[in-house]
Amino acid sequence: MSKNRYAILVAGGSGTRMGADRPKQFLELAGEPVLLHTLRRFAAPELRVQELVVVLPAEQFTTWQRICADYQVTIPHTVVAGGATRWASVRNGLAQLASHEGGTVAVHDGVRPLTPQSVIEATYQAGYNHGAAVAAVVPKDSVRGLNQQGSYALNRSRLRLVQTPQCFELNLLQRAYKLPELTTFTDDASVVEDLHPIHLVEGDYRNLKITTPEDLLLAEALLHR
Ligand SMILES: Nc1ccn([C@@H]2O[C@H](COP(=O)(O)OP(=O)(O)OP(=O)(O)O)[C@@H](O)[C@H]2O)c(=O)n1
Ligand SMILES: C[C@](O)(CO)[C@H](O)COP(=O)(O)O
Repeated sequence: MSKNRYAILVAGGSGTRMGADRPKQFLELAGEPVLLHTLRRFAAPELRVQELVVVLPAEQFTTWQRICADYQVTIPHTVVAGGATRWASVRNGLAQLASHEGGTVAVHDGVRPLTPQSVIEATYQAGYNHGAAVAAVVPKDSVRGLNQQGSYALNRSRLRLVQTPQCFELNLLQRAYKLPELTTFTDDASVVEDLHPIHLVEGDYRNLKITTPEDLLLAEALLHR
């Protein structure tokens, strides 16, 4: 089985919940755009990622070109145009890897800039060993489900909050992304799980997804500790 590693960093969204003047992947975090932090994490030589694919809204290609020039980015990567949904953006990123024979591919949100290297490494290894692996953490708050009558307590010890990276055997992910898109897909595990069991890897509470303005403040604080 091929030990090659690939990564698709999806940054094709518009950041409506952030409500900023530009997509949140380009907002500055500790002196650099969010997406550049994420790219640097995956480019760490210890991870041995052979090909990095960055998925962006087509209309933001020039923004990214300018960022790469301004910050003198020399990390080799391919830029691919995103789609209307995260699913479509991942599918477009995967197309870039079509010629590869096998290996393990990580799909990661471009807006998760603080992922510890240990979590990325552990998820790649589990993806290689089990075919499909995702980083996840135990909820820290109590959780309630909603029903017609109101709400009811859920047993949080039986729940996990799912993060990225999500790592898969390349051929498995390619097969899963040939199936039609469902509205229930929120991540790659939900796309793959009808074809293959999903192995959970210990994620990290620092692995924030920058979604709303307070996430940027938290990320800034975590980077400066
Ligand atoms: N059509 C899309 C939608 C989302 N994403 C990416 O998927 C990740 C997780 O999505 P989310 O946090 O929802 O980002 P946005 O869609 O940009 O945010 P919002 O839902 O608030 O508009 C982000 O890195 C985002 O750029 C993508 O590549 N293509
Ligand atoms: C993929 C993901 O980050 C895992 O937690 C999440 O599902 C993305 O969801 P969003 O609604 O696109 O923010």
